[in-house]
Amino acid sequence: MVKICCIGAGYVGGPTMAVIALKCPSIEVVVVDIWEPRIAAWNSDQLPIYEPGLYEVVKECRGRNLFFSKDVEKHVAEADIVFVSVNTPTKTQGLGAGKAADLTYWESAARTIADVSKSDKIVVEKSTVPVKTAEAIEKILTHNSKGIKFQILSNPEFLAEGTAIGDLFQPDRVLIGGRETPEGQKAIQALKAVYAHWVPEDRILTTNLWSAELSKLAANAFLAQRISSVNAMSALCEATGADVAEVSYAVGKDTRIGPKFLNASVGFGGSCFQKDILNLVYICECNGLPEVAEYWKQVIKINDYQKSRFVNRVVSSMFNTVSQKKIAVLGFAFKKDTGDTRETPAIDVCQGLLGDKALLSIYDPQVQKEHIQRDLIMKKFDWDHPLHLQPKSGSAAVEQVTVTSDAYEATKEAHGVCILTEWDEFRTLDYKKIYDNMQKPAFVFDGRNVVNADKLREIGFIVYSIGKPLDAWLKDMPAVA
Ligand SMILES: NC(=O)c1ccc[n+]([C@@H]2O[C@H](COP(=O)([O-])OP(=O)(O)OC[C@H]3O[C@@H](n4cnc5c(N)ncnc54)[C@H](O)[C@@H]3O)[C@@H](O)[C@H]2O)c1
Ligand SMILES: O=c1ccn([C@@H]2O[C@H](COP(=O)(O)OP(=O)(O)O[C@H]3O[C@H](CO)[C@@H](O)[C@H](O)[C@H]3O)[C@@H](O)[C@H]2O)c(=O)[nH]1
Repeated sequence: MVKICCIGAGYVGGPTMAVIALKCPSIEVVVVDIWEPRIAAWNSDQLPIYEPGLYEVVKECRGRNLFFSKDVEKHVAEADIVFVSVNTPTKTQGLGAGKAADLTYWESAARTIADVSKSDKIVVEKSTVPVKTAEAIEKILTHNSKGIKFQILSNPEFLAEGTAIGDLFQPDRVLIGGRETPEGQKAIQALKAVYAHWVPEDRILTTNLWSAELSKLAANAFLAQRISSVNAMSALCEATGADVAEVSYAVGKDTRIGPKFLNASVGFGGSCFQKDILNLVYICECNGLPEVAEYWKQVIKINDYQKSRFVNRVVSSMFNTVSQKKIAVLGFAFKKDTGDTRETPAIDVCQGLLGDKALLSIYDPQVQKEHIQRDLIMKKFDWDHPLHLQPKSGSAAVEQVTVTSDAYEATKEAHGVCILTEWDEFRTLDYKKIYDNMQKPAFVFDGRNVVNADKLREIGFIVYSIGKPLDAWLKDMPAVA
């Protein structure tokens, strides 16, 4: 029986391995992690991450050919194929701080593999890493290999949170990069055989190592670039009276452009886009390509602009101050159908409003109070370390913030409502009831374009929707950002 071990039981390691176990009953899959409570949660009915459909998959194969364990060394030693799916945060200190990928966790995983291996292994980069990481990993593995042979493959993951199970069941493509040697090609075929259990052969792409590593960074950069492009247009739409939804639709009808990923928003979030573009920027700079670096940096600058533009809209609409005003925040996760808040635009928006002394009342169906409080005081990039290794910020909870367990409580007596995540339930709230319980004039700032603005205006709200023609009220307000 082929044995797979995956180091890192996170948003990628957990779901990916669960699907491999489900689709390949003849393979034993063990997911290991140094963070013991996370492993305990994977072994319980309360999985450590919220992802639609995940529990059903785990339930079907856990204890059959899918196992979660904290015994990293034992399972790495026994495996034929070792996936590495650990954190690759942005460096906060030293060379490349604020841009380069911090490979501490990756290096530590590679050293463990080198130390405990007693048989030949295929080592698979599942984490998103800088181009040429495989070369460094090879050096670590072969330095002390006691004659054991390792083949490194790059097999980046393209799943998106909230749709991870569907993405894994029917991937647009699986990408496998390896050395162009006979041993490298053999390793590629071995990994291809795993995916071939359910992925059609023409969707399994094989490349050299560097193309696979770079393709992952490139794909995320292209996706984020589309969002920054449409968000840049949203500012122009507001200035001209165009409607960004109509513009996106018209643009996306061009088959060369396509309709997906053109939704204007308060900004993109998530653990990947910003981190991976910063990493790409750093690699360009290191390779003497400042113009290329500058080009990609602009995608992040527009994203930051979009978030601060939103905050400025809120403040300027409400008579240029939100000091001591209750503002309800609906949605804190970086997108719907996940409890993940890494790099969520809600953090920047909330911090911006707190900077103007607002009182925030936050509701998200999947994010707990402690989690929100922790995010609001955490330093930039500290979030991307295993929880038990995150630096302690030392600050107390933010006093001006309360977290509620439903949207009606959050909005009661509020002066304004900011919608920051596109949860389906926000489309069908009783906005008349909300309006009746709010201070007047009552504002809604829709950062995800989920509400029917016309209906809300009929109720009496003053509504701001990203990239849509402005209310007369908002037009008269001072300039934005
Ligand atoms: N989250 C996504 O949607 C997504 C999608 C594609 C790719 N990626 C990439 O995949 C990688 C992992 O992302 P994630 O979201 O799963 O991160 P995560 O923080 O959810 O999980 C990483 C896990 O690795 C564990 N870990 C760290 N060092 C370890 C070690 N030496 N031994 C054992 N366990 C160790 C941590 O404790 C943590 O549980 C990153 O490089 C990320 O960029 C993420
Ligand atoms: O039209 C759009 C689409 C998305 N977003 C926002 O963009 C962010 C990222 O969304 P999404 O890409 O759906 O989620 P992620 O889980 O971050 O997935 C991205 O990042 C992963 C990690 O690398 C990749 O594997 C995926 O392919 C890539 O889509 C979220 O804040 C979304 O709200 C928009 O604002 N407008």
